[in-house]
Amino acid sequence: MGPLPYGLVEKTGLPPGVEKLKYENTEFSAGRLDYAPMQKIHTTQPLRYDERDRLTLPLDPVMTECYISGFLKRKILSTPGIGSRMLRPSSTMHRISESPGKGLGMFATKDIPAGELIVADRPLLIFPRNIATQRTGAVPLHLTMHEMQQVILNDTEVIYKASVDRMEPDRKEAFFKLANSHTDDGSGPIVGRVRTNGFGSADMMDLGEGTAGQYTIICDELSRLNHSCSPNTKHFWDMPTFCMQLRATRHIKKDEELTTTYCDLMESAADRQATLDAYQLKCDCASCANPAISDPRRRKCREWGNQNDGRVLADLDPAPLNRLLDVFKAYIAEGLEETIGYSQVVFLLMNAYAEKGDVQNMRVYAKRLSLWKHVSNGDPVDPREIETGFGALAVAEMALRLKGKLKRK
Ligand SMILES: C[S@@+](CC[C@H](N)C(=O)[O-])C[C@H]1O[C@@H](n2cnc3c(N)ncnc32)[C@H](O)[C@@H]1O
Repeated sequence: MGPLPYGLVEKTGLPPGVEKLKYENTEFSAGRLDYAPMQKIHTTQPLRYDERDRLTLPLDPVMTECYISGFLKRKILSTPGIGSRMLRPSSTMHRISESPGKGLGMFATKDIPAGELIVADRPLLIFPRNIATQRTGAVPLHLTMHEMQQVILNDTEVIYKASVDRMEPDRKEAFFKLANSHTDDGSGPIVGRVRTNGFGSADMMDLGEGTAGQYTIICDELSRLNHSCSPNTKHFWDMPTFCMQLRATRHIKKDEELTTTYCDLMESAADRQATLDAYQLKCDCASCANPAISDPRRRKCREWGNQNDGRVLADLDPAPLNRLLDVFKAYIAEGLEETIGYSQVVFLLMNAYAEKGDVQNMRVYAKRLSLWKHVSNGDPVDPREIETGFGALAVAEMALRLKGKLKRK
């Protein structure tokens, strides 16, 4: 079908002869779980049940309206601790206010240390990223690709609306206040907002379904995060609390804008801008303003990333310290602390220093690695991991012993 249209599209609406989708949502008991794996249902989450399958009152009375598969509903409700209390930051870390030329944005209200929780947001809505047409046999065969896309946009609006109609009034109002950068391409008011504001997550996925199995998560506050090619935050989906958590990837100063990325950070400035066109935004970050300096640095990071693509940390080949430091500097200069490639360079630097017997520097990178892990999955930073360099301390002690600088115990 190709990517959905964006920008000014001349012919929108349903093509001549195609009627509006007739769609009826049948309501079932909320406790029902016996759906076929790929049957899609409108459901309110996360609702917890006791051992006798009776609904227990939610700890946080904030709910997400979802249109998801039977498979995903079962996955959600079988997650240990589902419906756990939502995390709160230690104090208010952000405000939402005007960001010149970008609409609203999120800003730090105080200095935020790297790793700190900024906000945990229970989503307004969760929807499949792509909705297959529900008109079995009813779409005229003569439709062009563009007309077929318009049918899909219209049908998706009808199906998403069935979930939006179930929202609590304050949640619905919050949703319709979100930005919409898809006003002229045939997207309806709901689809446009979903396309503008949705986040993906590897945990919200129908297994074995490829891209057709992806979902998009629409939050309230996190939707105000503007894009930067050097983002200072990272978000991840925490299933037990059913929230998107946002943490700082580096130290953030009071009043600095909080940013995320809408594109592949490893690409060149021109390729990133091609992706950002769909959001109707022209990026003016420092890297986009200076591609002659930034592109070669990102290429260095990308080549490093490609070489290690898909490999777990323990399987990485060691590299000379000078090369590692050179690549590390490129990651820092480009503000790419959220990427997997950054964690790999940091891991190898920690080990390289251990091999030299340089425990102090080993711990510097062990701290960076544990922060990266914390920001990526919320697990607390264990001081022993930093102390022992995730096990690299033994190598460092051996190196020092060989150098005669450490006495055998
Ligand atoms: C998810 S919303 C972000 C919040 C939005 N600014 C608001 O007012 O609600 C995405 C939209 O914000 C705007 N935007 C985000 N990042 C931007 C940037 N770096 N420069 C200009 N506009 C940006 C674009 O209009 C984009 O479609």
